[in-house]
Amino acid sequence: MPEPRFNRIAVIGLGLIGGSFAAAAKKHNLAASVVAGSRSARTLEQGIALGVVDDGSQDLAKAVQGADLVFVSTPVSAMGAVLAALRPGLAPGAIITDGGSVKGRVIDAAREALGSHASRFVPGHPIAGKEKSGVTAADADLYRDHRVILTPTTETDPAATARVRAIWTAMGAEVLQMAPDYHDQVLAETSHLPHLLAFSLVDTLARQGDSTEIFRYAAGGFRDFTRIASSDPVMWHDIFRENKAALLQALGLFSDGIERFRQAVEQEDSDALMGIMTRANTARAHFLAMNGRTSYTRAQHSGDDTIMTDSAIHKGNANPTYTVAPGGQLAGRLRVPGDKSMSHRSIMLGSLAEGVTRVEGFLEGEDALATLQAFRDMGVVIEGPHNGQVTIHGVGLHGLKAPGKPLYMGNSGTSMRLLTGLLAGQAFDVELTGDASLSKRPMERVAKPLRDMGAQITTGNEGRPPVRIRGGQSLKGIHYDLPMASAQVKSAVLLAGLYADGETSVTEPAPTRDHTERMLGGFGYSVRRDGATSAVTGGGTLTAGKLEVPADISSAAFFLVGASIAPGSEVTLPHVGINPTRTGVIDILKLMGADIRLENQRDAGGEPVADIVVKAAPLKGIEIPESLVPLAIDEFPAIFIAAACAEGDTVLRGAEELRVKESDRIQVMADGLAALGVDHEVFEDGIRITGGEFGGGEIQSHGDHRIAMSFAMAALRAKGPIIIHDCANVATSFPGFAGLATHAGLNLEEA
Ligand SMILES: O=C(O)C1=C[C@@H](OP(=O)(O)O)[C@@H](O)[C@H](O)C1
Ligand SMILES: C=C(OP(=O)(O)O)C(=O)O
Repeated sequence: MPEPRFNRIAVIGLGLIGGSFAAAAKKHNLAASVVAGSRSARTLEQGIALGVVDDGSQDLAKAVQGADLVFVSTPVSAMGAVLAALRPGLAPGAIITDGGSVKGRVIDAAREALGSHASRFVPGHPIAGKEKSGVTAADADLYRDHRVILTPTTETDPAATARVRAIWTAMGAEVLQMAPDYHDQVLAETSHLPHLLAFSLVDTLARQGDSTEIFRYAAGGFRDFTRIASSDPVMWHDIFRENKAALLQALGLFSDGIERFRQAVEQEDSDALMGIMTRANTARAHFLAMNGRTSYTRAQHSGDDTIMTDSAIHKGNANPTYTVAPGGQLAGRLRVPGDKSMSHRSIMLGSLAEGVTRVEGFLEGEDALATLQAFRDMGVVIEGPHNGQVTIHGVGLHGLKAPGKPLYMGNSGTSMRLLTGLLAGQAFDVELTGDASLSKRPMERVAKPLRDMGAQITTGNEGRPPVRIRGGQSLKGIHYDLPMASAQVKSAVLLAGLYADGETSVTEPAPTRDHTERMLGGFGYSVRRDGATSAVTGGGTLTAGKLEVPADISSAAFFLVGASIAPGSEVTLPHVGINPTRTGVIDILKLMGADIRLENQRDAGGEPVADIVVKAAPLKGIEIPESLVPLAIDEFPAIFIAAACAEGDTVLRGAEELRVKESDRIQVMADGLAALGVDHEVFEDGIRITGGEFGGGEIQSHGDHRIAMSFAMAALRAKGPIIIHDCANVATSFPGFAGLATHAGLNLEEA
């Protein structure tokens, strides 16, 4: 990292932005002296009196003399004249940067005004502000946890860019880099257009006959929407003029949108209205989550931007750490959230069905919500989720529309792989992207058989996301022998098979979860099942209906293990899905000696469910039968904790698939077990764990939800506290885990 410290910083234009830059430079001791240039003697006096700058001059060329960094924060329209005025005073090596909200025109102005010095001009834009303005509002912490966009051009000296980056970083900002045109387009859409609309709405109402009367009744909605119409008209006048082209383009897009809305209102088109608003609702939460790199649910449920401001995120509450005190026991009747695999499939099949599908028990976790958002992005009207209820207005197998942008799948492998299959036979092109973890996971396993069917799919580096699918291909049915036991690959091929000519069949090397096959049947689509083979014939239709998603056995697994290992525990987990392709965890724990009983077994919409009763019991180590591996594939992190508490050795082999989940679950669990002092040996395809007493320690969950929840349960038997980092992704599969676990008796604190 280059040195952020300068000898002398000159700030030209001492308003909120410039004053805050000067104050931050002084606070963090980033320069031996900080001086200002301003046309206003009063501003300079105030700046010096407030201690924001050490000295100042009304003569800009004089102000920059001897400075090795010049920060220009004058209105964008004045930038050319200001740069020309200060140029004669510039030291040869001085770096110049700015804080203007428009970049293209500022770069042109700098080129002209600075001549040969233009290569040391680093265009920048801090995304921070307040309603207050002027040097009296200067705030040394204004930029902390805010973003700064730098837009160097090909002419910009990279060393100068690196030093500007370093000073912003030292002020606590997060620095992003992008092309100037892209910056101007993005800002036109996300900042300039909303300001224009706010000014316009207030002006329009103010022009009405009796505007005072109207404003008297204007309530919170008006105040919220028009807050930014209190911004400085001179500054916005400049911005609108300087970014004219991009703003006009954004305005055009908006006009189309408002026209669609107008027509929907006029024609009383409820579907269109609900479509616009439900898409907007969740798209907003989705964007906030992506921008904040935090959980989607947190963004959605906050309903309040302030929770999502960067400063809140960096306080750590968006990616919490769990601190779990040792000991305790679990008790109670604990309803865990809906099954993730079935929730994904309910959205997919409901969207492709004819008619309206109502889902109960839907998992309101990040992964399932990513699937839901993807279908909204493809034009499906989906109401909810509200308390697990979702209403999907199916569009039929051929009713999806091209999304306007890549579909973001967050952390969810199931979403990306199943959608790759389902989208292989659509008429439009589409790109699927994901978060850092998903971007490392193998996608060729689905791309390859789909290509055999005639799909055109490309994957990124080393077969990883993004996945790009070219539409308009005609698919033909194939037979595919799965090279690995994967329900995701099986499902992807079967879903593509709905669009293929003839029969598509898949044979699996070992049984894997069969929710796709069962749910297709539930939607009236015939699936031929013959031993290890499942097959569908393209060209049918799916018929909408009612669907009930039971509680997720993969989420229940943490409590099955927790209650088994903590003496004195007894919990009941009601209404859990016990599909035989998912119950490996129960079989394995029972082989280890666990006391688990299934009560009240019944059928819920084609899937078996039961209330599961677990009592603490002494566990012993076992060799886990390889046949159970695919049936407990997501539960191994929890099972490893049971093994650490069992007497003797537990050995797992044949589980290499664990290495390509949200994290390398063999290695990440081994690292965590090592941190607690649990004896173990890692194999390429598994692990040996020797049970016994273990201590507390710090765990890196690597953003893997199941690692975090498993080690939380380990605290029930640890001798010291367990601190688990990076727990935001627990919300991908188990929103509310910390609350439910605490309620059950775990001594967990989330911070
Ligand atoms: O089809 C599904 O819903 C899933 C299949 C499994 O993945 P693989 O097919 O990669 O084993 C599992 O790990 C995942 O959590 C959900
Ligand atoms: C592997 C998992 O999910 P996915 O593959 O959908 O990311 C999981 O939930 O453990």
